Amino acid sequence: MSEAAQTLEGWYALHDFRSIDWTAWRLADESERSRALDELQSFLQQWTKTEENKQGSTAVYSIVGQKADFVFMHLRESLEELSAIETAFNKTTFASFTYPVHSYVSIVELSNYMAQPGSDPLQNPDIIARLKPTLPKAGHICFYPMNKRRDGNDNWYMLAMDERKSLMRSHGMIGRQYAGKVKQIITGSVGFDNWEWGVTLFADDALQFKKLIYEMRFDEVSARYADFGDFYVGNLLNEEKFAAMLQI
Ligand code: VOV
Repeated sequence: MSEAAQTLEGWYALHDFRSIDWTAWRLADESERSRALDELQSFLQQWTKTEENKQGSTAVYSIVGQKADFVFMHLRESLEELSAIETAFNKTTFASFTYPVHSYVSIVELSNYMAQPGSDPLQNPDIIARLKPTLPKAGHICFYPMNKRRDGNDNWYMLAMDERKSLMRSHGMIGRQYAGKVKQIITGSVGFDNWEWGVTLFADDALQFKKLIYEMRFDEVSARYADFGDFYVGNLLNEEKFAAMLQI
């Protein structure tokens, strides 16, 4: 049996994708729409407070295309907290004008492929910050799930640790060229959702998603060993932008 990579886990993650029932929203009277918007704004403010108190983080983006209208990406200490956020939101007036279209459950994960031998990662403040990150409020988000292949000769899980380390080094080298342009949050989802990882990328220039992902396709880790699910790409929402999007 090959040696399993050791992983460190941080905050649990929920990507909650919703669409808006535009017909119902348009037909609602002004006072109901305004109540719904107030509730939404108070949730956004509550999530900002949680983030300021370092008890979690939330990113809110509109989604381009027909797969969803917007996503809430929440990071919290426990699955119970994620569930509570989801339920509380579902009880709002605003939620009654939305319907869920997709969700993804995972946990922020770092593997030990690049670990310094002999050091305790949990004593390293940079590692802790990566496990419990404040989600960037970059202009754009890109989310997709992925697996590492287990197919005949292309089986990631049968490779020796040293080989995987060397392949991951090459993966990391490509990623490093995008420092300052694309920020990645890798969340593990084995046992939590249908794929093995969620990949969430943040950038101010959305074109950098395409550049990075395309370049990685030529790297062996992705070219030979990765399979991908649906891609979701979108634009940053804040209180003002959300209100503008909902303006009738
Ligand atoms: C934006 C840049 C970027 C950078 C710098 C980067 C670096 C690194 C390092 C150093 C490491 C290993 C240690 C750790 O941190 O866990 C990883 C780990 C991982 N990555 Fe990565 N990755 C990036 C970006 C990046 C992208 C764009 C993708 C999607 C692949 C693609 O083809 O679409 C990805 C995937 C992953 C995954 C699924 C893992 C876990 C693999 C496992 O088997 O455990 N990743 N990644």
